[in-house]
Amino acid sequence: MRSAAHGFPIVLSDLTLEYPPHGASPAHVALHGLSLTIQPGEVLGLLGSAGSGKSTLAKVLSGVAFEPRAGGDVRPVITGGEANVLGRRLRTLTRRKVPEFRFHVGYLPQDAAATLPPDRTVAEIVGEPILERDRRYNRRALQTRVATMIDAVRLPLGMLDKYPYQLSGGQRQRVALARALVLGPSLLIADEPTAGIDLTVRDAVAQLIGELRDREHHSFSALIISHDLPVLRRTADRIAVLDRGELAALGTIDEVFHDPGHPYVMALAGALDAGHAVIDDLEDGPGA
Ligand SMILES: Nc1ncnc2c1ncn2[C@@H]1O[C@H](COP(=O)(O)OP(=O)(O)OP(=O)(O)O)[C@@H](O)[C@H]1O
Repeated sequence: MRSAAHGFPIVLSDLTLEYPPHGASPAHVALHGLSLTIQPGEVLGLLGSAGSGKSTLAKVLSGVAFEPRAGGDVRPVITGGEANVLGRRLRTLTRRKVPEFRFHVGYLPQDAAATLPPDRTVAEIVGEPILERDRRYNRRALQTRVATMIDAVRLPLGMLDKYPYQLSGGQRQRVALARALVLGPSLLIADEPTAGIDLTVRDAVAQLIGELRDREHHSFSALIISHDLPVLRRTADRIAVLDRGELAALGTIDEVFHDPGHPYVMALAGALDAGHAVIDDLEDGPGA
């Protein structure tokens, strides 16, 4: 895929995302006027109150919002501004181009662990994106690649023949992460990658993301939605904070929390001072 002339993996200019009206529900603006740039090689952490638009942004930037709809699924649409991802203007992304675009963006959805296909083995699940891209991919090379990814997310190779129901939630989450990374994407968009994972494994996931960034220099970037501060400290160069669909703060973790101007960021900083490492207990923001 051609990279952006400016080289930035993600450029958002005054981006507004909206869910169209459906059934009795009116249209809903989930994100309003967001401008943000992710630098080549940068990992940006994204925090925010519940319903502030984090997952909506992830769905659009990963391209899943542009895939054919399943059932009554309502997808967000870009109603203002522009999002440029890996050199593609998403407003002009045609349906035919979506699969190719998605091969370059690893996406770990929020509910990834709970939605693994129940009738496939771990090896099949992790290897599927490779076969979707190339049905005739060499089977031995496929096995090796899948095993390497399983190892990278610190799962034993004995898991390869297991089915999702035989795994714990944390193991399933790591299978989903291995799948998101199996094509060696230049951009990872991960929605709560360490949710439901115990502390030691959380460390390993943070380490893996950090390693990818360091090893690939300027060719691997990521947007990591997380409320887990130790994970963000290890992986994120900067963080962005959303509140009610708008950008509330942007900077390094220290910059953002040292001088919080926005009430929601102040509340987060207060939670940190009170010793909370995982700051998702402010879901509705202050005063809600
Ligand atoms: N399918 C949908 N149709 C209409 N509105 C939606 C839909 N999905 C989400 N929304 C609304 O869009 C807003 C943003 O939702 P989103 O899931 O992006 O928030 P979030 O920041 O990821 O929240 P959380 O931290 O709880 O996951 C919310 O007000 C939500 O109710």
